[in-house]
Amino acid sequence: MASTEIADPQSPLNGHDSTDQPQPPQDPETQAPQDDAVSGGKRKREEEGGDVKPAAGQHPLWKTSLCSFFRRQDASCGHGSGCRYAHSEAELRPRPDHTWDPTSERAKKAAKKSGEDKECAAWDDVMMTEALDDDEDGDGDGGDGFGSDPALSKCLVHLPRNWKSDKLKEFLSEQGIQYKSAKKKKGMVLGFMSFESAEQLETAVKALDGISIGNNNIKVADVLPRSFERKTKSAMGLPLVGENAEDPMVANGVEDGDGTKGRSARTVVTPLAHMPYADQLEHKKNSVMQILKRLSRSARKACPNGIPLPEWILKSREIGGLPCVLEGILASPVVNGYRNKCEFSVGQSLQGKTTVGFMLGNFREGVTAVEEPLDCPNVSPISCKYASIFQEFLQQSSLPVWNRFKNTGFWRQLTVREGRSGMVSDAENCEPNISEVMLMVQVSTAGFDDSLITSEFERLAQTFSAGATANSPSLPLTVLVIQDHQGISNAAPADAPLRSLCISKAENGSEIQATNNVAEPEIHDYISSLRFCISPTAFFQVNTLAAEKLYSLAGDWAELGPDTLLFDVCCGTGTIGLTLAHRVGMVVGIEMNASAVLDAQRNAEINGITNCRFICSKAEDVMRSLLEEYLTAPEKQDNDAIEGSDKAIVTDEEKIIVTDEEKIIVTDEVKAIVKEAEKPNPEESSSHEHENGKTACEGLESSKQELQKSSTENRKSPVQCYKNVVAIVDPPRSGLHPTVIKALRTHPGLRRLVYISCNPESLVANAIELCTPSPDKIEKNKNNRAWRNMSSAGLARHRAKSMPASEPFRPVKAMAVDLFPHTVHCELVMLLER
Ligand SMILES: C[S@@+](CC[C@H](N)C(=O)[O-])C[C@H]1O[C@@H](n2cnc3c(N)ncnc32)[C@H](O)[C@@H]1O
Repeated sequence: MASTEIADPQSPLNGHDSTDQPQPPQDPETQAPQDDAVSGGKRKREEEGGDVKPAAGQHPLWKTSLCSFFRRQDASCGHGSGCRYAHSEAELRPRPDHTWDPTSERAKKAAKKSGEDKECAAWDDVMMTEALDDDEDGDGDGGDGFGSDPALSKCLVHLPRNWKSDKLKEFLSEQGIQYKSAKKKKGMVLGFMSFESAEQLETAVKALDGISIGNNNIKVADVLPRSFERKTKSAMGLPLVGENAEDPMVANGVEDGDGTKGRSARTVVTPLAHMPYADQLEHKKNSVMQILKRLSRSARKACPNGIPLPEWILKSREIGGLPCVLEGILASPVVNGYRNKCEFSVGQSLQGKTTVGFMLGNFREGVTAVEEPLDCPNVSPISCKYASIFQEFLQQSSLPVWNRFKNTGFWRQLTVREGRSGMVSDAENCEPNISEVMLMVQVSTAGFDDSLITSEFERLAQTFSAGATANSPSLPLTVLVIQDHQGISNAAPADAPLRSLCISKAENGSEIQATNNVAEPEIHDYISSLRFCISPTAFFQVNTLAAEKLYSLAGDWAELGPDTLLFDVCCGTGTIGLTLAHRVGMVVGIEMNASAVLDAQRNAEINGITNCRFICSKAEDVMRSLLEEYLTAPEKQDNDAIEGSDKAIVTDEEKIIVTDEEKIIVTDEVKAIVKEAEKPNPEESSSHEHENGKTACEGLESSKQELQKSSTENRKSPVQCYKNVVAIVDPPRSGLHPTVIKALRTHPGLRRLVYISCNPESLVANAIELCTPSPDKIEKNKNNRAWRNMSSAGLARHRAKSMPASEPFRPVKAMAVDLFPHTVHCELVMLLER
């Protein structure tokens, strides 16, 4: 039989707890009732609060949760009809607060409904500032696609995503609707219509508003003319600028001219900016707490039948349901203008003006409006200034800005990255310390005339240069890079072609950092007194000073020493490993972005650090073999290795392993780069070659040489074994790949793991797999389509069932670190041991 906890289905803390459905971070005031199911206080509230009264003598939550024993196909509930949990949907009762067990069909239906309602509400804020493809379906209405009178245009919301214009037209004909034009883009839930007359429009609105298509009710929204701006300007006698000034429409649920119904770049990008910083920290700590509680609940559920619950789960009730102590939240040393990197979108403002800034929402939800970043407190003044210099440039440019509907256009995005020349003394007054700036402009060159591109790039470089000089004091400007990207979204792959443009001297000859030949497109920053090179696409934490705190916390928790081998998993430019290198015997960094790996290697060199090895690969491809390489050493080596890195003995066997390193280090992405560098590219060498520029090929060639050099160097260093092996993992938002989790979990030599996460949800999901006891009988992973709709925690519980027999980790402590003041985001660090 299982532990007492499992054997007692009446306990609210046993396998019956059905509350691990994904929930957004919640304000403690508005927590779902289950969050506090572990606390007596909450139960008391429930007993007092609701009007769903249990019969006399019955448990206050009688049949308000589904019985997990009953639900499991491989188990039956021994309590029969006397079980306090419901054995079917029909038996289920609402909770005292009128909610349903979140795992029940009723709750799922209610959640779907409320999601739809919320979406409906959001449609009042439709902020389309880009015209739909003019005539993509060849219906000949061409031009603006809507007709010239905005009063005769409407927007249909909640259409099936897979519909295109022809399907919309078919539907309208079926309904007997007369119209002038109808447009629909696949993937969006929005369609556009225009009408010949007011009567036609009125009849259509009456017929269409509220009509059902599938499960959705169609909503008819207003279309706001983009000519708002045009009219205003012409009334004021101002010139119209930019190609998009001629665009006819902006669909908008807002009736007044520039009303945004409270939505602004500030509220979208920095939604906590209205709170004092101390309150923001409290809010984030509480959110993290709620997410962490899900780890205890999920791991309890995932614990296999017949296996005792681990101590940390049993003890969680003593600490309010947390899986371990949450030690608090570390504040950011700098609260305003802290971002060293800003990515600015290019698009149309609500007034139809070409704007560089932040989108007010999501394209798929019908928002394409872009607003200037001036009011966002996380953006630095320097970044704001460059955004506005670029904005002015675009308003005069003869090349078009990117149109998200048409997927056409040239100018797409501006990234501003800032670097410093030394450690910061005054955290709140960072600007004087910014000594380097990298500007990366994303464009889509396909189909544009090369000579026009060249002349626009020249003008761009001059504009930035002149703008920087015109500022007082002049703005730093170190590197200007062009990234060429053809994809639909602005998220370019790491290997999208890059070229550096020379920054010409300003006409008045004043000294800004003009460079005639850009050797390497990189800037520099400092963390823990080390200098870091940062190349255009390499990841670098956006809040340098707070990152320093984060890394030093991770180092302290990792309990490092000279006999420690530190795996820095997802190492980026090597920041964690390099700042901790002096405290360990050796660092092995793993990173898939080739230029970040090159940066890491260079960063080791410029800081005189010799005990680091960086591997360019996806962690999932090398984690297991690296653990084996470093933890499964010839017996005789053990004693020497633990005494320090300089005592290594190189055996023949090791030499073989070391030679294999070359295979490891040159993995897919690097091969792709090398292949790319070797490929003759006539376009690059002829037409796209800028007279002052450096082509992508040149950059790739030097990358190739550097990687070859590093492979040779790596071959020289012997593989050693370390008794104390620690991993610090810092994965992207999606968390660690399941193969990496399996490798870390199943290698018994790894006793300590520090998990740094920018997304506490994925930390929880990964920790479920790392910390849940292995089942006696491993379930084979079925390719179950239902998994697609599962929460990350649900998926992790399923995966845990197929985890090979291995000792689980246990959460020891956690700490939130605020790297992103004014936003809802927060880093979470958790120490796992076994
Ligand atoms: C959150 S960043 C952390 C970088 C670094 N630790 C730092 O603090 O600067 C995540 C890094 O993981 C890398 N990455 C993403 N997926 C990866 C994978 N499957 N294998 C290895 N690295 C990966 C990204 O390129 C990025 O550099």
